[in-house]
Amino acid sequence: MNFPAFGTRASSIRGLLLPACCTSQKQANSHNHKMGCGSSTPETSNSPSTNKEELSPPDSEGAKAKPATVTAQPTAQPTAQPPEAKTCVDGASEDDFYKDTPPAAKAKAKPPRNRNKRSSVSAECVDPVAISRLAPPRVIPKTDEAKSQVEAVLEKAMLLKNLEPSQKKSIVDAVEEMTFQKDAVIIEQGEKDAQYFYMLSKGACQAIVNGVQVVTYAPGGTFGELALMYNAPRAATVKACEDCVCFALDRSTFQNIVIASNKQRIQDTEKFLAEVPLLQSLTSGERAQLADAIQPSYFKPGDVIIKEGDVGNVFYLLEKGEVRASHNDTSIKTYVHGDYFGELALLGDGGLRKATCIALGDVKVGAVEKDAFKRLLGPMEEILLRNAEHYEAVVAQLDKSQKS
Ligand SMILES: Nc1ncnc2c1ncn2[C@@H]1O[C@@H]2COP(=O)(O)O[C@H]2[C@H]1O
Repeated sequence: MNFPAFGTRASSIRGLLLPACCTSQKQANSHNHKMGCGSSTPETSNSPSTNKEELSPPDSEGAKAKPATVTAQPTAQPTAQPPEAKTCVDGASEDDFYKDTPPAAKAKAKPPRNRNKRSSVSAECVDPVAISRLAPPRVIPKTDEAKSQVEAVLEKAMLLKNLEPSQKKSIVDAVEEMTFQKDAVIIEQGEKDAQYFYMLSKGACQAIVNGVQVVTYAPGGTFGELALMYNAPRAATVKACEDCVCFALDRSTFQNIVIASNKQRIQDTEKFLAEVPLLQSLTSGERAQLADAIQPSYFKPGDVIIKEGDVGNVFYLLEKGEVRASHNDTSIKTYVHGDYFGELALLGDGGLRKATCIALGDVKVGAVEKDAFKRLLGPMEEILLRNAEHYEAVVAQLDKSQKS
């Protein structure tokens, strides 16, 4: 099986790989789920090997199942708001998520290093520029209520929620509602020529790889991105556990909007990182890796980004706006574009936040999780510690003057 690579360079897909709401293999195990929506068997370990034989579509239960009837409805039916999406299980990593992915897809989908850590993902994916833009944007007429339903799902979907409003509007226009009955096979592992990316609006589905259930999706969950990103066969079977309603996004809109926007995000982030004084010593390759690991995060005036005393797991680079750090309600410092904060808890053993950081206006930060911070900014530790000493001296001075 070939995974054609269209990208000119390994481009980031980290943001594309984790669904907004999923239960991981870990949770599936702990819940003792069974194959086939509702039955239960202990799951066996299904570690992929690099054997080429295994690259062909597997002979799984999911793959054998007949596709169920799919009713595509051009206009969404008025229904109640979808229930809250479950978030990804704590501690579940991309390694967990793609544990049972066929090796070829997995090789494309994540790097072989740091197997026990949640790591950023680099792979060559479809180049949206190479995709025909001649086709007019797809518009499937919808009622206002149907549009609101799609918007509600978009807000929950990790992969889509950071898109620009105009891009979200194009998605709302382009999606079509599809209903699937319980046990219907929405996606079949090994299937070629994938046409849709799916957002689950109602019901529940599960992904099955080589006969092993790997993920359960709740409303807000998304699936079907891999085949569209890599022009590859479907890497898993996705089956409805109950009657489901999905919003299906066609291949070319997905590729033009979602992949293009992700690429753009990475380029913008790399440009920003090049302006950060702390990172001047990084090579462009190291900056690209960091850009890959950064997630944009937005805050409104007055939002508490970091709270003193909390356990800290995220490091922030300030891209837009200003942030005030305070200790015991006394202001210590104002951060501006290119500054960083949140490093102390990640450097120390205790891991507790030593100050509160509040957004002074509309703020955009690049958030780097602890693992990626250690991995990618480890070499900066000396500089960070040096700066931290100065910072701690200010805090100590403040404590002293507050006591006296
Ligand atoms: N462990 C997994 N390996 C591969 N795909 C998975 C896995 N878990 C969930 N999926 C989803 O199942 C989808 C099947 O179609 P795709 O390969 O296009 O994209 C896949 C992912 O969205």
